[in-house]
Amino acid sequence: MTPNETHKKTPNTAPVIEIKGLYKTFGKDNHVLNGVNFSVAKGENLVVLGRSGSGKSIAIKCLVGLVKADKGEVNVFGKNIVKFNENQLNEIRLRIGFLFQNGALYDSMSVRQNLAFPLMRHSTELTAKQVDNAIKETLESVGLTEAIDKMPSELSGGMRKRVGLARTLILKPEVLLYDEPTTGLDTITSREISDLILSIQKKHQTTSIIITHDMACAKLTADRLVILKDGIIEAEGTYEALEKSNDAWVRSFFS
Ligand SMILES: Nc1ncnc2c1ncn2[C@@H]1O[C@H](COP(=O)(O)OP(=O)(O)OP(=O)(O)O)[C@@H](O)[C@H]1O
Repeated sequence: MTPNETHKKTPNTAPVIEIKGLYKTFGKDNHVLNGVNFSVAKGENLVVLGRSGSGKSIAIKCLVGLVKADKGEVNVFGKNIVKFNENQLNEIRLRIGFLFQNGALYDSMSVRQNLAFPLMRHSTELTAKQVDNAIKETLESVGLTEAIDKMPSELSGGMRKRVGLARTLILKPEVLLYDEPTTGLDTITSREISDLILSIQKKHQTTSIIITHDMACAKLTADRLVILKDGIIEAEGTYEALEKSNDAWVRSFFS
């Protein structure tokens, strides 16, 4: 980190997420993570940048135990989850919403059913009326009430992203992990999704990690950014500070 790279938001609480000395190698010599360290404070939006294949997705998959690190600590809500069994991981996953790159909606289910599915699986005591209310309220928060009875095939890419987000939000996660939330969308729709990420942070005080190649999204949503290179965090700071970094490689992301 260069000296002028300061934080927009100084974390004053224990981090919700803290990764320490994380290593991951695939096969014999694909050393993807080589000692990654970063933390995210409560209510903070952390953007993760890096070239394709630099290990951004792998790093956040380690946070929910979808990928097992070879070495290092993954502290989530104050507990190191690296040795957690599936039951313990499932408890953590209920508190962390993971928005995958392609939205991953169930194509044979309507929007309503797509939202009802995770809710009914995890909250078996809810009445039909409560489920219906939660679906409507969540769709309203992503601006999609009119799509409730549509099938995924009838939705645009931007609408599918919103439904994917609504399906994650309906479980009221404390942490949200976004893997390239604006990929494949036009500039205006990308902006709408970025605005939505910001409004979710404000409304629910969620802690988020946002992996993106979309610098407009990064600028709008990030309280702080980290940049991965060769399996470590090469730079860290606010958008404004990193944009003016002394390091030409860091600046190249912003040009
Ligand atoms: N299941 C796997 N088995 C083997 N190698 C993998 C596996 N998953 C990822 N990798 C390798 O790990 C590296 C990092 O992948 P990752 O998906 O984290 O990159 P990324 O930074 O998110 O890239 P992009 O920006 O293109 O999405 C790549 O070299 C990839 O081939």
